[in-house]
Amino acid sequence: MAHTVKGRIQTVLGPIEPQKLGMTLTHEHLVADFSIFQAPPPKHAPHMGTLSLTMENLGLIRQYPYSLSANINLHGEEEHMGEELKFYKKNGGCSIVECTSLGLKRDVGKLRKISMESGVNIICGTSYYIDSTHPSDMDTLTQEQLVSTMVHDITEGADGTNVRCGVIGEVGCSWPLTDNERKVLKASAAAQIATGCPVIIHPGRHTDAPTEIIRVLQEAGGDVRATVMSHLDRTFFSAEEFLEFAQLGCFLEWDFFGLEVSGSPWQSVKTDMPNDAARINMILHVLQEGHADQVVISHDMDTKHRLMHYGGHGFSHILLNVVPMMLRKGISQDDINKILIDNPRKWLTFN
Ligand SMILES: CC(=O)N[C@H](C(=O)O)C(C)C
Repeated sequence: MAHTVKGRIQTVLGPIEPQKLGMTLTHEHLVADFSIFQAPPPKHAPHMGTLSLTMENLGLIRQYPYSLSANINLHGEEEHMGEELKFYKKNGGCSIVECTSLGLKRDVGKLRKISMESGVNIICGTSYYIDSTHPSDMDTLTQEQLVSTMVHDITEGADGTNVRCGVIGEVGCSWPLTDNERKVLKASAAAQIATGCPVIIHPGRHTDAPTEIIRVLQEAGGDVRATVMSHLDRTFFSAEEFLEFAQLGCFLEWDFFGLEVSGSPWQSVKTDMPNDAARINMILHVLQEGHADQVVISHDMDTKHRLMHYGGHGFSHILLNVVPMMLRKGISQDDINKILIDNPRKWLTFN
């Protein structure tokens, strides 16, 4: 029978009706390897790369999370992820979009197991991450071949399984955009047209990157209103940048909630990472300017140290700590419901 999930949302356990989605984190990782982001250690801790994830090292790791090799590969953490998701569900969480795409050692079979054991809906991703993780033959792969791979992941199953992907992404973009990343973006738009599957983007680290990406997607026929632009909390730094971009009509994602260390290996002195309060202040401003239907939020959990097992904030941080702060800062429960329930549901429903 022809695969059809139009009007529904595709989880790793099969399609669900949109009203079953519930509270949703739109950008997370459960099973992924971010070793490509290994950063040099600080001068005062030259040997931290081989340290263990222990309490006495946690302060150093929180400041330099990508300098510890044991911290940036989530494979092997499935048991702790299951515990996290059961706690997330206990706190009202229902669904998670797992944005591990090709190049980050995706394993959708493990995601299916975690979903079955935790009772949390998991939506997994296809397409390709940033250029430095592309397969060695990417130069010679045609756009049609890339589309075929994505469509197969969505309609038949990924990684040799019958687990079907429910998002195209995260689609990796560098700055400047490479030729192969542009090819992947165009293929992602074509796969979206062919399947009705939603898209999520990882933009390059430049304030001009998100707008350029949206233009490439639009020119390729992509549906901008079914597209999430991730990582805006480390890409835009003024209300004007957020509001100008919001005019394009895609979803805006603040997805580093829980990361409250202002520096990172990739920030320049003019682009400090915001803390959660600053994220909420900017969201409040964007809501007040009429964009409540475009905001989604998440943690982008990509290192072990942020898991509760290792003393981190865990996947329930938004529900337990961020939502109360949003209410205290004047964001209405209706708008919080839009951010956590309605907008993810609209985005994830296949057209
Ligand atoms: C926190 C951060 O900057 N993360 C990187 C990014 O490019 O957004 C990457 C490790 C996801």
